[in-house]
Amino acid sequence: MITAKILIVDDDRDILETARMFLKQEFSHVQIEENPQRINALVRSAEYDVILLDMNFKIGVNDGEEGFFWLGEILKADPQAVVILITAYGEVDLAVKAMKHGATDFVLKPWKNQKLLGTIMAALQLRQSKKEVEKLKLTQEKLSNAIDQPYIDFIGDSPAIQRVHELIDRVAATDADVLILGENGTGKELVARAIHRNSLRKDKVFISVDLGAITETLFESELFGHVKGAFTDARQDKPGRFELASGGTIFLDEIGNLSMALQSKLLTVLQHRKVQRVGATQEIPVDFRLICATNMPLNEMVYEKKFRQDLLYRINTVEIRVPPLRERVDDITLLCDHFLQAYGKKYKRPGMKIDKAVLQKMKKYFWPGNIRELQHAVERAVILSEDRVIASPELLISGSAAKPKQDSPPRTLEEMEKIFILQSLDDNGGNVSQTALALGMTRTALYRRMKKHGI
Ligand SMILES: Nc1ncnc2c1ncn2[C@@H]1O[C@H](COP(=O)(O)OP(=O)(O)OP(=O)(O)O)[C@@H](O)[C@H]1O
Repeated sequence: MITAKILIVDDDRDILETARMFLKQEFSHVQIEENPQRINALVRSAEYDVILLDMNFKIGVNDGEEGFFWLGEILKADPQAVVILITAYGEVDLAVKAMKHGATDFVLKPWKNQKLLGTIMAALQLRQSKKEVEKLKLTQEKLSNAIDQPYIDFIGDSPAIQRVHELIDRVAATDADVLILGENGTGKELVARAIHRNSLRKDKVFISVDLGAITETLFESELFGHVKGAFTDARQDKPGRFELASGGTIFLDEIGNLSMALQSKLLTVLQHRKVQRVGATQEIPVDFRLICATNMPLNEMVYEKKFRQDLLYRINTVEIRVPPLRERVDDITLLCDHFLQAYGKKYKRPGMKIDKAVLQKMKKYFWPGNIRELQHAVERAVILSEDRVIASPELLISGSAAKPKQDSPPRTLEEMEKIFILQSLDDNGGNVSQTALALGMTRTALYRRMKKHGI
């Protein structure tokens, strides 16, 4: 029995019943329809692999106009649809014309069963390749996104970052699941990409998923895919991120933000390495290397029953902690040089430097937004500095800029919020958990605001 969904539309009940009886022995789903007016509703709610369509529905009419019309409607709803026309002997010219309009093939009435089967099998193969092409296109899109990300060197040679490099080298050669821990902007995604680039899967796709940005309702369809008609917006079959990542690496960022319900769903996939698209009945095996990252204290969350212990055990075969910038101030000079060069090129201001005294101040600052904050600071300074040597610390360090001079009070609520957050971080020595507590918000909410303000 072949798994395929076949739809036959013809106004002749006898033809429909005979076709169904025969095809049901070969295919898992065979649906018949006498009324062509129902075609639109049918093709919008389900995905048929092959549609057999009569050319003429009104008795005595044989110009094929109706067939052309419905063929057009089907292709409008699903441009990948595979339609076989059912025609009478005198209508072969019409059928050939219809093939120019997008029909795949035609069968002559009355047909021989084996001939009909052969035509459907060939059409099914075409359908399969069309789907493959569609999937490849999606993967290609994701690949291009990944490739579009400029290759970024992981800058730093402090002892703390050297340890991270060693771990990357050691873990990359294996297929072990990796959990990357670290504050916002410390370079967790960069570490994940470095592991992938040095792994056996390096020629395959790297799919990055920001779990914090996917809503609860879209989670399953985004990650596991869906079949056409599974919900209102599901216009066609779509593979999820796990399927797309097959053969390569999937990077699940912000894993600490998942609700308990979604954690269970994720765990099932990680345990069985199979996904079931939303609305589908079959499971699809997927082969991926898993890398997760979070800025949340997962062990504490397990203790508070906010994160499943079994999920933590599943994802943390190897843990890599990326240290915050304030624990590797030795890297600041290298990072500054790197960003000065990159932004000097971008904004056509080559040869820019940072004054030594300012650099010293930067090393004492607590960098709550870590490298991302440093990167934005250098970019801003390259744009705003009037001199080639950047000598005003406030161009680079939000901490001192946070203490506004009397003559430049904040002008907008946004500015106020940023200053308030920076001051509070300053008061709490850069500790995000304590700052969140002091400001009466969750760590996640604070991180979101810090990201918004480029802190
Ligand atoms: N060692 C590094 N060398 C060069 N650039 C870096 C380094 N670490 C981080 N960056 C840059 O800092 C920015 C933030 O890095 P990344 O997105 O990897 O951090 P993250 O820890 O994943 O952040 P988040 O937790 O907010 O998702 C990126 O633009 C990245 O290129």
